[in-house]
Formats: sequence, C-alpha cells, structure tokens
Amino acid sequence: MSVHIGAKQGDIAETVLMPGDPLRAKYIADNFLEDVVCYNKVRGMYGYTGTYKGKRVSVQGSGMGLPSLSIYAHELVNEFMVKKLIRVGSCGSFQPEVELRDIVIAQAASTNSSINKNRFKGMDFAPVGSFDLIMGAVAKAMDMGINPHVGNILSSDVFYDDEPEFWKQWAKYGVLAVEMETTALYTIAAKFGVQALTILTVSDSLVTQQGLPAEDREKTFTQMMEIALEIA
Ligand SMILES: O=P(O)(O)O[C@H]1O[C@H](CO)[C@@H](O)[C@H]1O
Ligand SMILES: O=c1cc[nH]c(=O)[nH]1
Repeated sequence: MSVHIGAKQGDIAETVLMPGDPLRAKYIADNFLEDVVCYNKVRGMYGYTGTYKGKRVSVQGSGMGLPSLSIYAHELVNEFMVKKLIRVGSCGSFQPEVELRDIVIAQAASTNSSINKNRFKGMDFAPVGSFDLIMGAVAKAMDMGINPHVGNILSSDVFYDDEPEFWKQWAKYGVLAVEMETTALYTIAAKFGVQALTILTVSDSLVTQQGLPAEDREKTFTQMMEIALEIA
C-alpha cells in the first residue's frame, strides 16, 4: 500500500489507463474489462484491475490537475512497478478543425504551470509522449476509421482563466487543445524511464463555445478508451 493507493504488490498491472474522473475509471472497468477487482477506494479515487482480450490491465483515476496526477503516476511507477501509463482524458479545442468528440493524441505537452520549472531549477524541460505508443495509437485509430489530431497540447493550471482570450496565443503556435495533467505525466515517465501517452476526446471548444455534458464525458468517450486498451 502506498500513501494514496490502497493496493498490495501485484494488484496493479504493468499497464494502467488513467482518466481524470474516477467514475470514468469505473465505467471503463465495468464496460471493457473482465474479471475485474477494485484495488483502490482511497479518497474515492477508484482503481481497478481486470483483463482486456486476455491481457491484464488496470485503470486508475488521477483526479484533476498536475499535482493530483503527479501523486498517482509517481506511486504507480515507483511503488507498484507500472511500466506504461496511458491517460484517457477530455480536452477543450483551440483549433477550428479540432471538433467536438474528435480524438487528440498528445505528442508533447506545453504548460503555463511552474511545476517543471521548479523541478529543473528554472530551465525548460520538453515533455514528450512515448514514440512507440504514439505510433500504436495512431495506427489503431486509423484501423478504426478515425483520423486523430496529433500534436502539441497545453496542460493548464487554470480551468477558469481570468483572461477569456488566453488560448489564442497557444492556438497561434499550433497547440491543439487544453487539458490539465499531461505535462506532469510525461515528465514523471521520463524521470522513471517508463512509457506514457495521453489520448484525449474533445469535450468542448474554445473556438465555438460548444460543450458536452458531464455524463457524456464520463460514459461516451468510448473510441479513446478502445484505442488505449488496444495499445495497452
Ligand atoms: O476529463 P479529465 O480526464 O478529468 O480531463 C480534463 O477534465 C478536467 C477538467 O474538467 C481536467 O482534469 C482536464 O484535464
Ligand atoms: O482542462 C480542460 C478540459 C476540457 N476543457 C477545457 O476547457 N479544459
């Protein structure tokens, strides 16, 4: 058992899907996995292990934001020997061609947070996703008839920004979408020498101001879940 995960050694698979929402973790376990065991309920941050097409895989809620994700990713890798972390999250689009329900694969993650600058004493680390996992996810998406958007995303410390036009500067530099965890995920994976990838579904658009309700974010982003499980 680690500080935030109430599992025993061996309870967690080598590959872990990480949605921000613990109820999305439950949805994935209930709908995609067989022989499921719930190994964590600490803080309501559900974690499950089961099998997908015969392969052992776990799903662990990360909570929202860089500090929360950092705690779970660190403990999964450092204490439970996890080798592959695949975030399955929602995001807000910065580009007109990135539409609601589209799939975004995060090649890299920029940030407005100081979390990496603190770690690197003021210098800039460039957090990138695992090339093998990116290749696998793109190939799987194409097999499924999906054309994913692959590129840079923003991991923001702020959901309700005081400056409503903040996103336009990032958009001008080709950043596809905003979420709140990946820059930490990729940095922690680099620290421990494990693989990580973030796959996102567009839940809202800063360009058009459209958005999907919470129940859709919990239960309907099944293409992203399937891509993640297939590359697990
Ligand atoms: O849907 P999840 O995975 O939680 O991801 C996004 O949604 C949350 C904000 O609503 C943040 O965690 C952001 O990264
Ligand atoms: O972090 C997030 C996630 C979805 N949509 C946003 O605007 N921000």
